[in-house]
Amino acid sequence: MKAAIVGGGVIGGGWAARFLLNGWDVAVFDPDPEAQRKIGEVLAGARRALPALYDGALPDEGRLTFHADLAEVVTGADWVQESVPERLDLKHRVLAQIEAAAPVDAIIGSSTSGFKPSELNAQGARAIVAHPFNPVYLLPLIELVGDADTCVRAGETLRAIGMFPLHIRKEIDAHIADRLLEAVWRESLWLVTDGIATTEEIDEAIRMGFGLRWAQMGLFETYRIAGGEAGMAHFMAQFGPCLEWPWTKLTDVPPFTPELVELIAGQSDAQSGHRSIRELERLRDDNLVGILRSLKRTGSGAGGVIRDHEARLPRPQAADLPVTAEQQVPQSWTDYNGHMNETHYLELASRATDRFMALIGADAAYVAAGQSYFTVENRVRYLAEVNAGERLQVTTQVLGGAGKKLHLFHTLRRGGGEVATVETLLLHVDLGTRRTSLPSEAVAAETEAWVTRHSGLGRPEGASI
Ligand SMILES: NC(=O)C1=CN([C@@H]2O[C@H](COP(=O)(O)OP(=O)(O)OC[C@H]3O[C@@H](n4cnc5c(N)ncnc54)[C@H](O)[C@@H]3O)[C@@H](O)[C@H]2O)C=CC1
Ligand SMILES: C[N+](C)(C)CC(=O)CC(=O)[O-]
Repeated sequence: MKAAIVGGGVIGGGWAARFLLNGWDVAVFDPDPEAQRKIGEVLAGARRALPALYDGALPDEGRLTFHADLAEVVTGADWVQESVPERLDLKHRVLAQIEAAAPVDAIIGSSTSGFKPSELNAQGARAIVAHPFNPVYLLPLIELVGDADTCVRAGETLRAIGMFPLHIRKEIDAHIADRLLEAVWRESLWLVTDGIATTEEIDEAIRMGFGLRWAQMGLFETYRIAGGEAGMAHFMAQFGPCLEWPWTKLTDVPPFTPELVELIAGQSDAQSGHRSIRELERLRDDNLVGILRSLKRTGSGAGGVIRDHEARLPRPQAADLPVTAEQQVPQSWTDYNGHMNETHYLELASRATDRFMALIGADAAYVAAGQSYFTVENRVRYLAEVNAGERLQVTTQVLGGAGKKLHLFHTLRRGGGEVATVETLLLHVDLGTRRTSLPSEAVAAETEAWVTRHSGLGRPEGASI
């Protein structure tokens, strides 16, 4: 699959990374001579963060190319994403050029933060709004507005690259999310203009409180809980009158003067100027990965999207020596020595054990029915350093499986070379009594089949349990 990125700034770069890391070839057109370097920086951030969301490997990266000719970029593209600056005349010009050279069935998306499809297409283009959120490679939301059939097709593609398409019922200036963001921004500008709060105090008011709630429940679900056992109707009755009080009085925009810009920029420098933009981006991304991984555990909010995408990633296939886990090493797995920390060798082996259990039928349903294996011993041999971004693969050899015992030998490899082995001894357990027990006949038979299959392989070097 090929994505054409027209305009490779903050947002176009994020789109390029999202497609590329999900296996698409990406061709970029941007007249800025610095575009290649800037996209390189965005890509470095994406490679550091996106794989860290998943317990499994993303597809192999696609091919990234840069071109001086827009027509060359969009030719043969399945998806064309326009991300040029937010000026309608420029968007009209660029969309016309795209239209002239793109395949007729290519999806043409515009990243516009606020223009409606009827405005974008006023001169005959056929674009839909596909409005992303920064950083595009991590945040799943895309607001889709425009031709219904195209939006449905676009939504399928977006889901396949781990995103969440929100279909907007009616076109409206600034779609849904930016209307909300503008309201918060407008009120915040007033608070600074009126000398009531600094930029830092406003950020504290968000990040210490309601910002934490919004990521998992949004606005209405949060307020439903705030109504106590009586729920939303009670909440409305209690706080509805505030809408008439001065709480909500400010709806116009503070005068956007050079003084206001200077005031805000100065406070922002005092608040965050000690860190570079790249440092702030890395901090933001590491925090987002942590939040998204927690949400993945419960399936709340964007965590459900990550979970669904992970379930669709290609699964290691059973073979004589089955591949039981694959992972690109995220930056967050590295430590102060600059390499993958010891705990994560075991984390990967633990995932390989889970996968092997599933292969013999001791899967989630088996566990839910009250039977499982508990690990009683692990022996890790660290054979090589591993760096962020490298791709690891785990294969598993069965050394024994008689009675209650399951004896596995995991080998972690980078390319062809071994980086670690983890030998694991497990005992079968009845989860009701919490005591060891014999596995079901089906699991015992599957285990026996693997033992037989691996019996000719001999004992691997380093096995010692
Ligand atoms: N920055 C943000 O937070 C978000 C921006 N957007 C939207 O994304 C679009 C792009 O915004 P940013 O990436 O922030 O802007 P940007 O200024 O970072 O990037 C725009 C890029 O377009 C390139 N460009 C200019 N003329 C061009 C042309 N004729 N053909 C191809 N490329 C051209 C520029 O060289 C630049 O690299 C806008 O419509 C904006 O509203 C959407 C979501 C968030
Ligand atoms: C400020 N903005 C209007 C460009 C913001 C967006 O469009 C979405 C975002 O990433 O916040």
